[in-house]
Amino acid sequence: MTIAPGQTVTRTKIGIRGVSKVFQVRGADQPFTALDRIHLDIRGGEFLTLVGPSGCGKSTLLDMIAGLSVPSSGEIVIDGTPVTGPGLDRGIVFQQYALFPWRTAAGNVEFGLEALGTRRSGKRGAVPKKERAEVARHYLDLVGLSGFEDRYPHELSGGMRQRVAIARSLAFDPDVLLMDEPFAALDAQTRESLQEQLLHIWEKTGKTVVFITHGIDEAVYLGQRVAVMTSKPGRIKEIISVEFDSREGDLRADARFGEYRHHIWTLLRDEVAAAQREEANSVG
Ligand SMILES: Nc1ncnc2c1ncn2[C@@H]1O[C@H](COP(=O)(O)OP(=O)(O)OP(=O)(O)O)[C@@H](O)[C@H]1O
Repeated sequence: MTIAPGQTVTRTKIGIRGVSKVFQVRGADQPFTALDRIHLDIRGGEFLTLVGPSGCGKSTLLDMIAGLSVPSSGEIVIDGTPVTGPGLDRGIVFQQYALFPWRTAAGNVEFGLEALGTRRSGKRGAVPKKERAEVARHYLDLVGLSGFEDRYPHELSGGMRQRVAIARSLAFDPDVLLMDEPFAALDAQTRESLQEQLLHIWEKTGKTVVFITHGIDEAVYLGQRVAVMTSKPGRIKEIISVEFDSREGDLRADARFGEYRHHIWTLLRDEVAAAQREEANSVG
């Protein structure tokens, strides 16, 4: 798979500037520093994957980019403007499908458009019914779900449900897609097929994607860069640029794929051990 030339844009889309997050923990004497002075510039059109031991603060960071929580210090900017809350410029996909069970696939994709309007139409306010249906059909088609518009979530497989969730987040036409382990609950085959599909969508739409995963293979396969985090407090340990001559064929069989995987595995090994020690101490 080749990366479209127009997609390698160097302008910063998301700027994370010295961001820390401190939580007041119930019953604890000291506040807990989850993230410590994170600096990270994510380029427009970039696909960045984020890996790190459990509890290192990946979701906390994503939540702050989404505007669902605020940094204790530092700043996050999008196109140079500080993030002060959620916005239609950012779509979020979580591990849980978070679909409305009483709505069809199309109904789920249309949901947000009913209340919020769309930038595609250049208008604010509710999007007319006909346009909503067209938008839903377009994005369900993009995720390979043509013909499933009228199915309810319980009539779809896990992979299909997650594709509906992706279509729903794309329907706003956000510049940025924030994905928190979106494929973690799926079986290996479905996961690989959705990874491939996501890369196609990314190539086609040129969105900036920030993708959290526990899977080193997934991080290397999807990411143009992989940011590896440390544990407690969460910091950026290293950023690895993943470069392949070509993305055609079985990338995972490429010798360089194995080298990237091994390098990231080595970086994570100490962090995971530290996180486990910490957890054992806090339990004991
Ligand atoms: N509201 C909160 N109050 C107190 N501590 C919190 C709160 N939210 C998160 N934390 C703590 O902050 C740390 C980071 O949590 P976060 O969920 O961001 O980690 P993560 O890297 O996404 O973990 P995982 O990979 O297991 O999903 C954890 O130690 C967590 O317990």
